Amino acid sequence: MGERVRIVEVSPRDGLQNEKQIIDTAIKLELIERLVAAGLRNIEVTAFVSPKWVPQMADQAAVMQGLQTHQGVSYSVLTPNLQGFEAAVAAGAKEVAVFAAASESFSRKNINASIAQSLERFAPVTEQALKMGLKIRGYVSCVLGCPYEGDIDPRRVAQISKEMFDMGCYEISLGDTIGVGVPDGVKRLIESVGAEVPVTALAGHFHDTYGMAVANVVAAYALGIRTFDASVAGLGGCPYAAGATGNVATEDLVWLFNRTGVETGIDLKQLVDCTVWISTQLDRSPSSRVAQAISRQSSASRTAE
Ligand SMILES: CC(C)(COP(=O)([O-])OP(=O)([O-])OC[C@H]1O[C@@H](n2cnc3c(N)ncnc32)[C@H](O)[C@@H]1OP(=O)([O-])[O-])[C@@H](O)C(=O)NCCC(=O)NCCSC(=O)C[C@@](C)(O)CC(=O)[O-]
Repeated sequence: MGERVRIVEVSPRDGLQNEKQIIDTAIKLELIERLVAAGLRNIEVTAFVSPKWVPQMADQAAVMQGLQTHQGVSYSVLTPNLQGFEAAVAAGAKEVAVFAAASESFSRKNINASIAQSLERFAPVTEQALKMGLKIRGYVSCVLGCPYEGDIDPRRVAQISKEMFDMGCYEISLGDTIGVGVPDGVKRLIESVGAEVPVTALAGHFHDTYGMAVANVVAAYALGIRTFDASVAGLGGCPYAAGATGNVATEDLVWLFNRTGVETGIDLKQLVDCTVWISTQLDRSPSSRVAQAISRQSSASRTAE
């Protein structure tokens, strides 16, 4: 069998959390259905965080209630503490993700806790999750730079990743929250974290602020990473990371891997239809280059017919 990557679609959560206009739950649910139809099998659907901190995620229970079951599709949710975890479980979550940062300043701004306090909060969450047979994923943010502290030492990222992995997270997603990374830094990061956590248990989560996300995915792939987070239409950004823009667009990754002969399981045409649809719902044009190119091609062939 050829090479394969796993794409974790984060648009319903990371993609939408920074939108100023509150988006109807029905649109979020339709987005999820369209993603499933395009072939996405791992989708982060919402966050059980405080609605005062992230108003866009206030309909988390309604999103969970409206989800449709599909064989082989796994929905996950973000949770910062036991309170969020318990609400997620009550809403039927089968996979949760806890999120730490490699920067003290970002940790305080994002979850009002130091890194050490956040890890203390995650310990009972991971313990409960494992006891209940739920999957638990870990994020580390600001792995290649912080909006408040600048450069981040990869050894710091490695140490936090190891703590979360040892706690029981099956995978650690390394977040370039503000998209300042370049391939050289990605290489040093993965070498450093890979010395503490198996590379097979790492995922890349690259924001595309400076247009480097695809290059960073290529660098991470070369070092053995086979799971990447992405967001259709390149939606996204963190309300507590000044200047952060969207995730790498899912369609950019599918184009890249299709052309490299690496299987994603995703239908690019249907995915681009989903990009155009969600962009229309958000009253903007698709921003990813792949969506623009494929949309241009489709309208040119319609004109030629
Ligand atoms: C962690 C807290 C809650 C601390 O916030 P806090 O104010 O310190 O919380 P607290 O424990 O003092 O409680 C204050 C109030 O919040 C409530 N509360 C407490 N916990 C919860 C909860 N789970 N769900 C709902 N409500 C909650 C609690 O009930 C209480 O309500 P009140 O009595 O005032 O009415 C807050 O800072 C928070 O919700 N932060 C979330 C921020 C966030 O979602 N950021 C974006 C996601 S991270 C990200 O995007 C990066 C990532 C993952 O994508 C990777 C990357 O790109 O790097």
